[in-house]
Amino acid sequence: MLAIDVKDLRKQFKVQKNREGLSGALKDLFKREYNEVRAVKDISFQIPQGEICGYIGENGAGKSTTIKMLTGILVPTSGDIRVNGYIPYKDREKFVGNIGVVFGQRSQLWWDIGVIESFRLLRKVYGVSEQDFRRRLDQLVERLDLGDLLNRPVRKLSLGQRMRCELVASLLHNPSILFLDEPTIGLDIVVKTAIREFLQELNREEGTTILLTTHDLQDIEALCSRVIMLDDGRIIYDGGLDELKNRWSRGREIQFQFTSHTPLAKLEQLTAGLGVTWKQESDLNATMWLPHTTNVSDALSIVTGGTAIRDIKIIETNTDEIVREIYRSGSASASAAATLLREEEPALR
Ligand SMILES: Nc1ncnc2c1ncn2[C@@H]1O[C@H](COP(=O)(O)OP(=O)(O)OP(=O)(O)O)[C@@H](O)[C@H]1O
Repeated sequence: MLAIDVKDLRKQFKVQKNREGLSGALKDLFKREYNEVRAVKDISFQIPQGEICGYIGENGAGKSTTIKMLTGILVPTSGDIRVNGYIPYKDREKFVGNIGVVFGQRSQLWWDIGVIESFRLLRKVYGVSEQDFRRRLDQLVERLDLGDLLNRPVRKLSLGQRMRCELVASLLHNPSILFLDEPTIGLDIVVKTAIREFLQELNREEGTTILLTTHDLQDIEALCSRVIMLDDGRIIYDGGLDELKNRWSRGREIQFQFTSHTPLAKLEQLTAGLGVTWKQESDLNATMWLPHTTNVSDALSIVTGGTAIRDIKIIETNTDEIVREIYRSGSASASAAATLLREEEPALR
């Protein structure tokens, strides 16, 4: 069964217009005017059970609005949503027992009481038996290393400690789908890594489906085999992360340091026919750019066979750069990728 099934989903907000000046404010009092903001524009996607899917896009792209509709907080303007077979905003009671939600910027824990008291309240909200609660809590506390935090009030926890508690809170009732909205925002690399490892383990061992929004693409690299990319309320890419990288990355750069002056003409002659381009940085340094179609080891063996080399460094385009370029162009289609390549190639020569 599909964990999430979304078809032609749309969300429009009505935003009040503010007219200028005192007379405008007076007019606003008597006759309000509204603008329509279309945050999510007829999107469709399906997520099978057990998948970890990244949901990414620039600020204002429509990610949180989608998550809010998927979790039943917002009612869609039009379109269909099924989460675990339920319509989130209609079947609230049955539905919430099977999902967990973490909003990185908001807490589901009570600020002034001990963490364990919040967990006990959530046990009652979700109707979890005392026995199941104890078993699950012990397991989660051990995995997320919460031991001595349980009796502290939430307001006295660091952000990293609170986020680990939020995860426990969202998983106490053993949901099959977990929605995470910016779960690693503001955390240091040690806590980020611990949370990523925990989520991987949860997915592997319990088959939990995870939909994750984040601005940290390392979360995506560490966790997601699939990524859905939004731009201005529309899906501009839905597929594998590797495919996205292959389609968009400019190829690889190899930086060479030679032991003696090696002229550009010699390098170009050596590698003629390989489709590579060269840029001379100094007498001893040059950079070779290889398209994906050229085998790295072929190119390397030709250059190392014909020159005297002191050092070599291979540089891949990183995901942040790739995604930034896609956001910039507003499209992840192959033709946009080709245009971008044509624009950027000369700079590498
Ligand atoms: N309650 C609301 N009323 C009016 N407009 C809204 C409301 N919520 C969101 N919007 C608008 O809808 C658009 C999408 O917002 P949304 O919060 O879903 O984006 P996002 O991708 O989650 O952004 P971010 O990464 O900044 O959290 C934005 O233009 C936003 O201003």
